[in-house]
Amino acid sequence: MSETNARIRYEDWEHYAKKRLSKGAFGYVQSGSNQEQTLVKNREAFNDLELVPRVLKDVSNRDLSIKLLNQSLAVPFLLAPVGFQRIVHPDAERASAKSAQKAKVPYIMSTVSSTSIEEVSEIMRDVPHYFQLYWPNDQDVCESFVKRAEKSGFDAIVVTVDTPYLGHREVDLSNGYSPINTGAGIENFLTDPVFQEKYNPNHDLSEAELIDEIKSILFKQDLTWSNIRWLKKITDLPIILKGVMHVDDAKLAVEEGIDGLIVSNHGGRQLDGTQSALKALQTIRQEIGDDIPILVDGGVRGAPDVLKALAIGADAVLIGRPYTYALVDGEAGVDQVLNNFTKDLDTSLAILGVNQVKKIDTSVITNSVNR
Ligand SMILES: Cc1cc2nc3c(=O)[nH]c(=O)nc-3n(C[C@H](O)[C@H](O)[C@H](O)COP(=O)(O)O)c2cc1C
Ligand SMILES: O=C(O)C(=O)c1ccccc1
Repeated sequence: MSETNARIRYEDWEHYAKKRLSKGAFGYVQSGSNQEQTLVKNREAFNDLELVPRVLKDVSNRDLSIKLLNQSLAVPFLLAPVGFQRIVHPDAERASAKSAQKAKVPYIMSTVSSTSIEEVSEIMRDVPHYFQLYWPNDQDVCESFVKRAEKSGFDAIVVTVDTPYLGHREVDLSNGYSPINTGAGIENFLTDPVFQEKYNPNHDLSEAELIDEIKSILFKQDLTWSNIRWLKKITDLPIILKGVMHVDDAKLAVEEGIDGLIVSNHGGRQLDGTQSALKALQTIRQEIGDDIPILVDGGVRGAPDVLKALAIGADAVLIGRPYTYALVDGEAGVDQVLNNFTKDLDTSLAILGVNQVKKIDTSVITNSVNR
């Protein structure tokens, strides 16, 4: 046994990040909005759901892969879009993407990244990668982002629909902290020809002025289904909506021909007091059946959580804070978390008595067992 104290537990990484990051940066990553009720509920829902393993199944050969949007994914978890990674480590999204590529973990890149669309795509190559769109309140810039993602080889567009405004983040407000004001997360705008032509035609704006321009168009408050229809027309990429919680919105998404949903309350960072993402997933899956792939995020902290989400109907899950804390150690830190997650999933699956992730269903949770 090695004598080193490897950081394995989520709490250890969180503690480590707290020691290493500024109060403002750590608070931004860790906190939820308002009273953080939703942040807590996301975890409680996982605690409340119980797995019931099967025994005497031959689990000597296991398959962790799944199919999503006609692609094969090596594992059923993806890296959630996490913006402003430069506040955690100077290598930022480049480090996360490199690590994801090596571990064959799909990566969802945030609009507010400090590494460009093109660079991330070049790193990810044939490992699935999606572009998360914060819909800029400028149709030309929006179209340019989507076209760049499509051209450089992204596999899907993930439109975040739960953020017409940023949630009331009390920790950030008390710390006087705003990640974008640090100059992080603006690379996609700086490298965008349309943005530059419209907002910085003489190439003479200071960084502070550029940040003000970006902030003025970062979120689109009047986004509706008609914009989504327009998006469908201008791109051939599959479209996933991130931040759907209500079953009626899920039904509308199916009617509109959306390719996938991410049931999410933004990791408890947007509207506080909402239901946990896991419970919302359960309701939505029951109501809409198998018509559409559904992913879920918020509170996934280890392989048993992945198994629980899949058991109640998720096709895959996203992890956010777990890899963000590990990014404090750059690519090597993210490597540790991703390899650990994959190993954990492989053995947890076996102990659950299932040999293929694809085969997990409601028969392995108590609700269906204690009939
Ligand atoms: C520091 C941080 C930044 C985030 N940035 C984005 C973002 O740019 N776009 C987005 O759609 N979601 C963003 N999210 C939300 C995540 O994609 C995801 O929904 C959430 O973190 C999942 O919960 P978890 O952290 O409990 O795993 C961010 C979350 C965190 C913690
Ligand atoms: O912190 C977030 O969750 C987030 O998504 C975000 C996006 C843009 C600006 C600030 C925060």
